[in-house]
Order: sequence, then C-alpha cells, then structure tokens
Amino acid sequence: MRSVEEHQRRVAELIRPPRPVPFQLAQVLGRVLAEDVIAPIPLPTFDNSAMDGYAVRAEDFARASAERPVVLPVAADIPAGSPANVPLAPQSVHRIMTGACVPPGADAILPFESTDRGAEHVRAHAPTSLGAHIRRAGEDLAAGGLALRAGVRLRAPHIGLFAALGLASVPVFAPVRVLILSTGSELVAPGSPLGPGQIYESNAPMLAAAVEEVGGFAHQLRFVSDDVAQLRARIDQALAELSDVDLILTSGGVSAGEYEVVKQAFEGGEAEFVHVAMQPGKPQGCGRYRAADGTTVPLVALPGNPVSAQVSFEVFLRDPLIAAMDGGRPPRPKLRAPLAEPVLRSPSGKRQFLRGVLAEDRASVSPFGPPGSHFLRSMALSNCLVDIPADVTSLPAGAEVAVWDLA
Ligand SMILES: Nc1nc2c(c(=O)[nH]1)N[C@H]1C(S)=C(S)[C@@H](COP(=O)(O)OP(=O)(O)OC[C@H]3O[C@@H](n4cnc5c(N)ncnc54)[C@H](O)[C@@H]3O)O[C@H]1N2
Ligand code: MOO
Repeated sequence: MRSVEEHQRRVAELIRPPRPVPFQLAQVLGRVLAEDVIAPIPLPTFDNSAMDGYAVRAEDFARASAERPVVLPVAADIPAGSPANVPLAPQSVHRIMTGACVPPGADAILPFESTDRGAEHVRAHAPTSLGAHIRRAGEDLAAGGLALRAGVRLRAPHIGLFAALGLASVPVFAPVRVLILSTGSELVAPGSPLGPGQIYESNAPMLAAAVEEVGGFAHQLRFVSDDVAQLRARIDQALAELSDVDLILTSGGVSAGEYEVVKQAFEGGEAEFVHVAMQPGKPQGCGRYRAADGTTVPLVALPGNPVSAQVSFEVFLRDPLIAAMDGGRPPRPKLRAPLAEPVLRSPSGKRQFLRGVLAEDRASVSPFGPPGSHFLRSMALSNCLVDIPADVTSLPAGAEVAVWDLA
C-alpha cells in the first residue's frame, strides 16, 4: 500500500504553479495580488478642501475675531467636481465644498462654522491658518509610488485603494479551475424526487464548495450512464467548452465494484489507481486524462463514500490548491492536543483520520462520531480531524495527538 505522504507528493505534482492574470476589481476579493501595483496618479489626485466653507488667503483672515470680523466678497462658487480654474484674487474668497479643487492663489480653507455662511459676502469671526483644511495632492500616495506589494491577500480596503487609483483590474493569481465529475446511477440531484435505491448526490456540491472555499472555480458535471466511451466524450466536450481546466476531480467509482466507470475511463493511460494506507480514503486515483484531441489534464479520483471524499480533499488537495493560488486562503492550522477520551481501536498499518471536536480553548480534543465513512452528519458537526499514526492501534485519554483544525 502507498503511504499518505507519497500520495500527497504525487497529487501535489499534478497541480499547476501559480499564474498571474488580470482580474476585474469585482472579482479580486480574497485573491492574492500577483504583482506590485504602482500608483498611476497621486492620492489625493489634486489639492482639495477637507471642509465645506471658503477658499481664502490665510493672511486676509489672520486677525478675524468676533469683535472685529473680516468681511470679503465671494467671487466664485466651487462645488466638488468643478475644475476651479479661476484664480483667487486678493481680498476675495471662493465658496468651496468638501472634495472640491482648491483654486490657484488660495492657501487655506475657512470652514462655514467660522463665518455667517454668506453667499455674496462672507463675514468671518475667526481666523484660519496657512494650509488649514487643505488635503494636498500626493500626501497619501505619490504618482509612481508603491500602492501595494505583490503577495497581499486582498481585502475590501485594498479594493478601495485600487479603485481610487482608477484601476479597473489588477493582476492576481488565477483561480484553479476544477471540473468536478460525479457518476453513479443511484445519485439524484438535491431538489428532485428520490426513486427506490437512490440517494441524493452530496459529494460534488461538497467538493465544489471546498474548491471555492480556497479560492478556486468549480464546474460540476454529472454523468449517469455506465458507458465509458460516452463518459470520455462528455468530459472532452466539457473541456472544450470550459477553457483552461486545471484539474478533473472525481469521486466514486474507484474501488472493487463491477461498475467502476471512472476507473475504467481513466485507468491504463496516464492515471493510476492505488490503495493508500489510510482510513477513510483507501482507494485513490491520480494522474492525467488524455482528451481525444491529445491534450492532457491533471486528474484526481477520490473515493465515493462521502466522508472519505471530504477527508481525501483535506489530506491531498487543499494545500496544493492553495499553493497554486500562492496562498489564496490560509492552510489548515495543525496542532497537538491531548485526547479527552481514549481511542479504543485504530487499524494497524493505516493512518486514521478520525472526526473530532477541538475544545474552544484548544486544550483537548474528543473523537466525534463513529469511524464509518458514511457518517456525514458527524463530519459536518466536527471541527477537526484527529490524525492517528499508522503504527498506533489504540491510545489512552490524555495522549497527545496531531489535530487538523478545520474550523
Ligand atoms: N469489495 C470491496 N468493496 C469496497 C472496498 C474494497 O476495498 N473492497 N473499499 C470500500 C471503501 S474503503 C470505499 S471508500 C469505497 C469506495 O468506493 P468507490 O470510490 O468505488 O465509490 P462508489 O462505490 O461509487 O460509492 C461508494 C459509496 O459512496 C456513495 N457515493 C458515491 N458517490 C457519491 C456522491 N457523489 N454523493 C453521495 N454519495 C456518493 C455511494 O452511493 C456508495 O454508498 O468502496 C468500499 N467498497
Ligand atoms: O477508505 Mo473507505 O474511504 O474507508 O471508506
């Protein structure tokens, strides 16, 4: 049997390296910036007013007070968005709104609160000082300056910064595009009525969510017949329609059954189907799929039991997918914690990934639910995997174990 570590290596080798692509701002949240962004314009873009009031020469109002107010004519009105190309003549003021361009000749803003808010003439009862309430062009970021360094995972404020710089798109690491294939005539899409012997399909929605949770794009493809030629034709068609598929991800059809259409469709060529020394998740496949046009696409085939498929995604795919997006999401924290309850049985020679509940203070971990790989609800209610080494067959309460924090 192949070790978990060896299969992890084989799968990781199949996943492409990070690739920068320009993305529209609406699509970059949570993605990693692939190149430094240099400011094409300064921020603020021009000298502008921080207050509603009057653009003035400070010296004209240096001695204004309640007892000796200064009165000057209002020569122009500058709402935000107007060019303010009329210079300010001495012994006059321009009425100005917050964000509006400071006219040539003005060197201070007199806020409305220091005045009678006059429209023709203004009466100021307080002074202002040189530069007061003027936001200077480039004081936040000069044109040509570094706006943001490559490698940052983008949050809302970064997107605001790019937009303020006039950038409609920025280079990010491209999402990994995954074609998720589910097969099996017992599977019915959620929302449709169930026939006898049928179950709702849960692996593809779960895998699509897991791919998207790390920043990838998932496209689900359902196929129900047992005909291998038809399956290959359907995959070829999907690959042609969806350009740039980085990975075909399947679940089910990889074990010892009579109708293993996935295995039959991929085996023999450039994919291998092996047993990995782990539980759950023993039957696994990986390699490349060769389409009818000769191109090849990486392929990972996970076992069909729902818990096996989820655990397999965590063990083999999550970290390589994150690496392919250069850290699109943080990897799962791995820690050690003492067992709150004993592990009575673990299969000899197989690494076991038990579902667990890690205490809020992370001071202990309890195995949660039975080990069978159809206990979907136990998986959903757990918040970690308890990683029992292959050579361990039982553990007492208090023994330290490795824990994969899934929360
Ligand atoms: N004779 C043997 N039988 C089995 C072995 C074995 O070694 N010898 N291994 C068992 C183990 S372990 C696993 S894991 C499964 C793996 O089986 P497959 O990957 O071939 O998966 P299927 O047979 O197609 O399905 C297994 C199980 O999972 C359900 N399933 C499959 N796909 C989905 C889906 N998309 N959504 C929800 N549920 C799904 C399916 O109905 C079956 O119940 O094989 C054991 N058998
Ligand atoms: O390996 Mo299967 O994944 O034990 O249920």
